[in-house]
Amino acid sequence: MLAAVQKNATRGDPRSVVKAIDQFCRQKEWAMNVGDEKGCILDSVVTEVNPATVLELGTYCGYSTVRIASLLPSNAKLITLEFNPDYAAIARQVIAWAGLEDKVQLVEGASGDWIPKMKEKFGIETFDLVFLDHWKDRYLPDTKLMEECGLLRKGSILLADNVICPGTPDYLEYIRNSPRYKSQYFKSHLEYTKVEDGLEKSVFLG
Ligand SMILES: CNc1ncnc2c1ncn2[C@@H]1O[C@H](/C=C/CNC(=O)c2cc(-c3ccc(F)cc3)cc(O)c2O)[C@H](F)[C@H]1O
Ligand SMILES: [Mg+2]
Repeated sequence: MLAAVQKNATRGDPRSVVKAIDQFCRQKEWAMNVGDEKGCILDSVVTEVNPATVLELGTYCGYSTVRIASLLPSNAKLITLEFNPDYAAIARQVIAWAGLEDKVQLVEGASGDWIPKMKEKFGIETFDLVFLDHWKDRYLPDTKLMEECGLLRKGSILLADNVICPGTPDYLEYIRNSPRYKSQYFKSHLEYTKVEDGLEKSVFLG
């Protein structure tokens, strides 16, 4: 995938990096990037929220990191957490090829360890937008952890990938029944397939 980016994408051009990855995953080898169909929904939410602070859980190869960072205003900050060093190494190179290093802080480590340290380590008070795309059984515990750490403010947006496939049943049940969130489901398809999947957008009400 990285070779395809370095071969087919233009340095400093995030859209060409996204296109090169999508082409590779469609033609050569499927990979669990959010993909172009759900990616367009992600783009529209990022544009609407116009966040100053973004947290991404699960960088993987940096595809959604590049999509998000390419839409952020100049002073905005995207922190992305990835605990697999091999994926982190690839993602760093993908983000660099897109020319987005200044907007992205890739932290190599586990969400459970780093969410409680966001204030002291990065001077982050609250996140305007959180993109959840890591292990599906960690969406709920990490959301509760973000609440407990005071990282969500009235109006913070959570956007969760794969709420249908592979599915995040305990997260959906919690977020759709909690009086502290207003949720909306965006129906789409699993990346590079015709299988149903979707994104759940939830506003924290405080
Ligand atoms: C738990 N805390 C973590 N902290 C930091 N990095 C983490 C943490 N947990 C995982 N990571 C890191 O986040 C990534 C994990 C992504 C997981 N994603 C998926 O499983 C996933 C799966 C499918 C899928 C659908 C159908 C099918 F037939 C096969 C697969 C589709 C998708 O869009 C997905 O996102 C990375 F790998 C891991 O190191
Ligand atoms: Mg995903």
